[in-house]
Amino acid sequence: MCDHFSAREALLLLTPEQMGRADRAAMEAGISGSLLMENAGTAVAMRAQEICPHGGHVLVLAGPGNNGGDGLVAARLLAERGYRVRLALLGSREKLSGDAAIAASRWQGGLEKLSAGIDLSADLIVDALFGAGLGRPIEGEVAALVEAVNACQRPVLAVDLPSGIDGRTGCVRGAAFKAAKTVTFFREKPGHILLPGRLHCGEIHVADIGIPDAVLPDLSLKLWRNHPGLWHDVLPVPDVEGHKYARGHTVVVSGPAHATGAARLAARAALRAGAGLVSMAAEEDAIPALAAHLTAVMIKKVDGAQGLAGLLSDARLNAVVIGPGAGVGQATCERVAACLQSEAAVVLDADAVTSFKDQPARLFDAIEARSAPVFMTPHEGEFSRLFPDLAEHADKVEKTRKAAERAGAVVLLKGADTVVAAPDGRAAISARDAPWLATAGTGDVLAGMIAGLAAQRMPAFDAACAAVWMHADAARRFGPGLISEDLPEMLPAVWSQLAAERCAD
Ligand SMILES: NC(=O)C1=CN([C@@H]2O[C@H](COP(=O)(O)OP(=O)(O)OC[C@H]3O[C@@H](n4cnc5c(N)ncnc54)[C@H](O)[C@@H]3O)[C@@H](O)[C@H]2O)[C@@H](O)CC1
Ligand SMILES: Nc1ncnc2c1ncn2[C@@H]1O[C@H](COP(=O)(O)OP(=O)(O)O)[C@@H](O)[C@H]1O
Ligand SMILES: [K+]
Repeated sequence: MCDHFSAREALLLLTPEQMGRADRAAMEAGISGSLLMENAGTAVAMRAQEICPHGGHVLVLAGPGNNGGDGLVAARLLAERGYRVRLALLGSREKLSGDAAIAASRWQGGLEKLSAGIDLSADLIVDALFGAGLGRPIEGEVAALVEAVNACQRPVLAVDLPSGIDGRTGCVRGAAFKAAKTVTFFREKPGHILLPGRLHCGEIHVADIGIPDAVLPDLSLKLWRNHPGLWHDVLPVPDVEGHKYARGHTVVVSGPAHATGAARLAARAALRAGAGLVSMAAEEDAIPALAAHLTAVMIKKVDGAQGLAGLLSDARLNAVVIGPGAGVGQATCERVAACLQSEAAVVLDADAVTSFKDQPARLFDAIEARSAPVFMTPHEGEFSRLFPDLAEHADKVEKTRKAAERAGAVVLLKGADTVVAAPDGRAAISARDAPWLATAGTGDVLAGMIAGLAAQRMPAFDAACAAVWMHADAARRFGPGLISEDLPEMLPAVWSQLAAERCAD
């Protein structure tokens, strides 16, 4: 998907079940299933022609359902256009039904029986075995074929989803093709973006097969690909006449003297994210270390949780980060409670999450009692401490949503496919590869960025999504060799590009 802004609606993700409802709604609106399949197969053939030289040898692997039907249409069109097409079918032609049977009746070529030992010598292999209808793990002969195809080094074009990838969760069920390209229809599915599914799809193309956008409202969709199109219209833009106080004041709660670095990373990130002022709340013993390093960030001396509560009673301090370097234990719980008593937006990161391992209800009750937003930024380990019953859930979107609803907070379940979920069920999945982020301290930077955006009064869900995207964009701009300190320094370039695209939009 390209990086320019696209409409919010274009970023919606449909589960296979929702896609089935969209198909049915389109058919009720008078668009026949056969036409949808013809359009799907046409889109597949077009992509095949991009990969395979004219007249080349294409092997189509067709399954017993409509995914196979799409493959049959593509096979026919490619043969008509001069390609040498072989078609291998799983199951018998007689068992095909509905639109797939119609597609088979139009196929004039031969049919091979699909088996693990089939001849794979082709310029392109089209995977039309299973798509939305994958109902169980791929096993036996078919699994052996998938492994053989993956080992044979020929390009694979997947129809809708690489067979074996669960369209809802992105999980591999048994075995899954590794595709060079995937053509999907109408909208992307979560399984294209969540890991490991994303790694099996290759380049993703979304084809318009004639399903009208008018079917979308009835589906009550609340899941998007995380992309600027989702939040660019609520990104904070400094006023020509504005002053620093109008851009909000972020407070970062420092760890003790030996652990101040994480909070400094968050503070620097909050400044670069655009907060007008950033202060570090620190106990006396941490101040020398902080003072030796901080310039634009102010230091406010606080004494324990009570001192922190006193500082935060000033309503101008409207966003606070606690957790980076905080230490796990009761003292952190007390300080978190002080933060939650304030009217500021609160970002709970790292130790602030882990400290409530044995008393999550205490945390959730304190969140329920306030109206300002709360963000939680756990990685999988921290998530499992606070939400042990959800940790093993195979569906990353669903488990993040459940956690957000339970906690009453915007939850960011971090990783290479970070999911952001709001208590009202909205969720977004990050799809930007940024492997350089896997280095110490990048999470602290993210927490600071969220607080910097929240201080500027960006709506909570949008602020979290924007921070995740900008964080990955910063990492991609820097590339190899990135350390967490580099991330805030890349943010001016990220902002400039966002501003330029906003003008061009
Ligand atoms: N419904 C529609 O109108 C449209 C559907 N389209 C295509 O239809 C696909 C969905 O079609 P279906 O719902 O028929 O489902 P699929 O064709 O994805 O798969 C269902 C078939 O595969 C079998 N199957 C499932 N998992 C299996 C496994 N692990 N091992 C062996 N057999 C297995 C099922 O018994 C069933 O026969 C989409 O992915 C898309 O490619 C497109 O043609 C666009 C329009
Ligand atoms: N392989 C990866 N690809 C993309 N992002 C990653 C990857 N690994 C980690 N990240 C991101 O880097 C950050 C790491 O945060 P965290 O685990 O809290 O680290 P730390 O505690 O060292 O700051 C998160 O935003 C996470 O999503
Ligand atoms: K497929």
